[in-house]
Amino acid sequence: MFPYFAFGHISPFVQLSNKLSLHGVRVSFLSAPGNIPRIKSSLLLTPNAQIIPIQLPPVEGLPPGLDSTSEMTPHMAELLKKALDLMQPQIKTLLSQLNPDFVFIDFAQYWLPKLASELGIKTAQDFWYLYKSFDGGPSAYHRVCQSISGCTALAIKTCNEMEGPYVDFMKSQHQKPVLLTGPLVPEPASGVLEEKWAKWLGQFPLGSVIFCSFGSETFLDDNQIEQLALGLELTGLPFILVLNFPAGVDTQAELNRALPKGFLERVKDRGILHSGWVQQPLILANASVGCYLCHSGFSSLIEGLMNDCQLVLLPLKGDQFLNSKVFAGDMKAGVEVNRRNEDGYFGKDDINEAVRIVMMEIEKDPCKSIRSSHKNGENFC
Ligand SMILES: C[C@@H]1O[C@H](OP(=O)(O)OP(=O)(O)OC[C@H]2O[C@@H](n3ccc(=O)[nH]c3=O)[C@H](O)[C@@H]2O)[C@H](O)[C@H](O)[C@H]1O
Repeated sequence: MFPYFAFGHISPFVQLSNKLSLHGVRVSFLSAPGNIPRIKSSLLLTPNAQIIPIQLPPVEGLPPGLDSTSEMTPHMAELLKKALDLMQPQIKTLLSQLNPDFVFIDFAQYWLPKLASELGIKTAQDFWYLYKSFDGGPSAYHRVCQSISGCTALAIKTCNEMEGPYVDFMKSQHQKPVLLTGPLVPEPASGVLEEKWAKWLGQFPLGSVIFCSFGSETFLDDNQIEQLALGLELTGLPFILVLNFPAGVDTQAELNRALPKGFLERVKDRGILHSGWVQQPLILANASVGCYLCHSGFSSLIEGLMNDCQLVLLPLKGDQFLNSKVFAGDMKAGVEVNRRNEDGYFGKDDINEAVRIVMMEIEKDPCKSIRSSHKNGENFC
């Protein structure tokens, strides 16, 4: 397993590893040393699974010791792809020693299918999305296309019930086997929710709290933060709002500038603002949480679905737009926040309206039918 150095990428590879190693498949999981403690906390360390540290080669502008995009500025995160490309000799040696049947690769290792096939090893490509080119290096589009065309099979984190027609399209388009991993529903959250959250959530009725969070590396601009905050205020419901900023940015200064004047004071009895990592699976599993307003990261959507949290979707980049169309459009298991066609602008009323649709008037449509499709989605996951 060789995911990109970003936790949104690492975690589905961990979930797939867990399913495979429980079926007796031997798995070696490659990542940079700084990511290993968090991988260890979710990878089932059966005798079939091992974690192998790999070293990021030095690249000018990329401080040593930073091993995942969450610790990097956007510029450094681009340089990370250069470091990844410089890992080819290291990976070649490692693969010759491990001699696996299959390497599961991510969007960025466009050189790996060829390298692996020279060693007689097959490759499966996970994930795809498009980004601009940087410093004359290959763009993400080029990386994805080249690795798709070179690999033996495509492995996609979905199931036919969710995305059947799109899976058929991928098969016919690429003319190679498409392996469906299923949505990789995580095991029920283990561990205990920190007391400060449990206590705060415990004061609100069942299913009443909105958990509003944008995953590991999705950031809102000032205007989006302002309208989101005002929208949450308008709902009248209790909420946890998690807002993060790129590495190296002064979080407090950003919040002071972007949040509406007097907001925190007005909502102090029913709203919490937080920056930084939270125990998302445990928060979503808390009985007081009934609505999940999120960026449509795929794992987050599955976690919201499985925890009976109504989905309000505010996609902000890349695959999130497509994920949102599948969950709110095709599956009708949530609602996407209405946006202006020309520029994607949303206002406080759009936030309020989307929450109202899934949280109020639950005996009437569209709320009733969305909740029923949500249950249906839970069943086939
Ligand atoms: C593939 C890439 O993943 C990206 O985002 P992200 O990492 O947020 O993705 P999720 O699938 O939601 O995954 C996020 C995972 O991190 C967990 N988590 C997150 C934040 C936190 O504070 N605490 C947590 O436990 C969460 O529970 C989930 O399991 C983007 O969508 C991107 O567009 C996509 O290409």
